[in-house]
Amino acid sequence: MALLEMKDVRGGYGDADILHGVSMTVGEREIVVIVGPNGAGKSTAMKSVFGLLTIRGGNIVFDGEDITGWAPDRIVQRGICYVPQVDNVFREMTVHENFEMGAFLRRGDLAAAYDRIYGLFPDLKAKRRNLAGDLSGGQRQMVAMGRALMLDPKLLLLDEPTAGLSPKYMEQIFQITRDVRDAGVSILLVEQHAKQALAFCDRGYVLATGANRHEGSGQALLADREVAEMFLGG
Ligand SMILES: Nc1ncnc2c1ncn2[C@@H]1O[C@H](COP(=O)(O)OP(=O)(O)OP(=O)(O)O)[C@@H](O)[C@H]1O
Repeated sequence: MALLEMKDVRGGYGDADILHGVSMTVGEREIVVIVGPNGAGKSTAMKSVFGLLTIRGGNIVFDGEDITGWAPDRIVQRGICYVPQVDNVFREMTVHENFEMGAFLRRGDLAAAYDRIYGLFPDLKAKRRNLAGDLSGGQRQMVAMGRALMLDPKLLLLDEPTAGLSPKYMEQIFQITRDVRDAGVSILLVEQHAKQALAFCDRGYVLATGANRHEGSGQALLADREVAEMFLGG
């Protein structure tokens, strides 16, 4: 059984539906990427998992439990964390304070959690007393991921984590995402850099106009002529 299963999800932000029947799964320790043209509903599909949408049809099952219609705070407690594309760090706080904020829901000894996070993001250990707002875009993205990981989620949702980053930082974020997966966390992410994202993910979905178009392993989607012509620029 998949960790996350969205079945025929329909809904939107207000009265109008943006998703017209989106289905996808994320398995244990799997990196799944959502790609597709601008306005396809990629971010909206991800937000539906985090309770940020009015869902008018279909359902979302996480770890054996139907979470359709749950509020985000309850979804976080259940084991899903979401990293939005923008405004995802407290810029006026240090790196370490950002991680402390991430841990606010957590009880007990946090030392092991900090060790784990600084182990995943060694670059940030040296910068732990720096203000997040003074870091590069790539490092801020790492702070945002680290803050979410302080809650020890089973599933991490990343909305365009490489947006605006140089190719070097994009590769670094992808590598860290793999490390996070290898540490036992499943990942669903939205990406604009479709070719690079399909090359690095385990599985992918191509969405268009709020519905599924293609799915398969990243390699299979890259090799698919229609996907290449319609969605990857030939
Ligand atoms: N908060 C919102 N309120 C109302 N409509 C929204 C909201 N966010 C997005 N939309 C609309 O939903 C549609 C899908 O947007 P979404 O951001 O999911 O697309 P996307 O595939 O992620 O595209 P992009 O790559 O451009 O971000 C668009 O028509 C957009 O205008």
